[in-house]
Amino acid sequence: MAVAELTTSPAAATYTKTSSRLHSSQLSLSSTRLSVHFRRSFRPTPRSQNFKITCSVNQVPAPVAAQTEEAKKKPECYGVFCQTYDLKAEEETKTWKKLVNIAVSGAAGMISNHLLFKLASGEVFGPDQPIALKLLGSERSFQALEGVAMELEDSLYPLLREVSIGIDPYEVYEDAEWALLIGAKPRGPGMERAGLLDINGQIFAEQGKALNAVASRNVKVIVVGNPCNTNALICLKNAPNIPTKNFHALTRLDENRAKCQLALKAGVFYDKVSNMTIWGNHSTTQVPDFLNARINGLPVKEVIKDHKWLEEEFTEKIQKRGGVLIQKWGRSSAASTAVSIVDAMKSLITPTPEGDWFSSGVYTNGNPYGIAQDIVFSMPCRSKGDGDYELVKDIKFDDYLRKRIAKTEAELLAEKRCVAHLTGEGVAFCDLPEDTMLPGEM
Ligand SMILES: NC(=O)C1=CN([C@@H]2O[C@H](COP(=O)(O)OP(=O)(O)OC[C@H]3O[C@@H](n4cnc5c(N)ncnc54)[C@H](OP(=O)(O)O)[C@@H]3O)[C@@H](O)[C@H]2O)C=CC1
Ligand SMILES: O=C([O-])CC(=O)C(=O)O
Repeated sequence: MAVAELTTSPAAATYTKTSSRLHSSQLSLSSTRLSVHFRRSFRPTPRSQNFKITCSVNQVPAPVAAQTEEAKKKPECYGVFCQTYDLKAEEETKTWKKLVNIAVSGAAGMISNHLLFKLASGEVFGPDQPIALKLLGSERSFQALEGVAMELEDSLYPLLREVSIGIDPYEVYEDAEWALLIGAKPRGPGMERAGLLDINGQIFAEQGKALNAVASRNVKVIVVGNPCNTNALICLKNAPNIPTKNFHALTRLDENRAKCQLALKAGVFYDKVSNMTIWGNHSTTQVPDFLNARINGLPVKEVIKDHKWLEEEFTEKIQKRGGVLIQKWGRSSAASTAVSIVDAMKSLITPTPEGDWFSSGVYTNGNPYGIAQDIVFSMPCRSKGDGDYELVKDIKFDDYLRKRIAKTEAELLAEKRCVAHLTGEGVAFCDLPEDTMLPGEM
């Protein structure tokens, strides 16, 4: 893929074109004491339909004005990114960090339309962390993806240093340090869940292979596209060179929904609810755990005395919240899902507050709860803020919780059998329980 790049030198910054790819680690602006000139340029390459806005650094001096004129002649040069800016940002450049590369699939979809702007604003990585967005679409969504890139342009985010869009995951995921896998085919009328598992499973097998081939060896992967637990399992099975611990299925939206409903019932603000685990599948069998959750530091059952409500109404409300929202809105949760993706990322890069935890769908091998090995199951996690997590050990169980966990576990084991052909485990055999549904399918 041809790359338009920005260079800085002791005298000036300029525009060059290179056929070899530069790594973002070349953005080592802290070492230069000179003013920095930016050019960001859209350069669609017809062959791959990938193009990239980029800035990076090398030591080749060149006259800025002449290069600007030359760049303006290039037909693929796009809008504001054809300009050169003299930021004179000497002090700021001393503290700029190395770019973080974030890949997003389904980037022209509804969730991404919220998420990308949050990422670019610094909401996840902070106000001193520049980022690169690598957006994956498809032939059908390519124009919409250009529209997304235009809106990113118009937002003038100072932290957004690169935007590349493309339809080939092997190009878009190159060097990705985070992969937010949102793109998935929605279940259409009359489509069997087995069919959905197969179609989306194939998408996620391909995503796994591409990540395995070109992403950072320590890429953190958050699978959002449904059915996200089994898609995450397929993805990790197809990416043997990436640690299984790096794969997550998003259940943070369910956690947030559960916190909100407990707060509402207890008459407290939702920041008073902690230790909220969602167990299992992101489906209507998921288990919002009110046994271990706390309100104002107290066990939920001591604050909410209506235990029948907890076992029946509360649990069902969380399991089916997505579906009720679809009935109201006519489309599935997008803004709150984007918020929950931000929460999930922040939970991995920020130390978890003492005594608390968060939920994430993670690989079960080695779990201390007796849950079946080799599936992706939502469980309570803590992080030191290094991108990694540990499972929480001091968890209570009772018969109710065990029984519910067994149900969601059985569902995930059945889903796994349906996709055996995509995980390298032989011939698929699909015997899903009848009531298996996504939260939005009720
Ligand atoms: N885990 C969770 O908590 C939640 C998960 N979700 C799931 O997130 C996913 C995305 O939701 P949302 O953004 O609202 O959906 P949209 O339909 O708005 O966007 C999804 C994107 O997926 C891509 N897509 C559609 N069909 C295919 C296909 N056959 N192959 C590859 N990609 C496809 C499309 O992009 P393109 O045309 O570029 O391929 C589309 O832009 C869904 O699976 C949804 O169920 C939603 C809410 C919560
Ligand atoms: O079913 C869907 O697509 C929506 C979904 O996951 C949710 O709202 O939790």
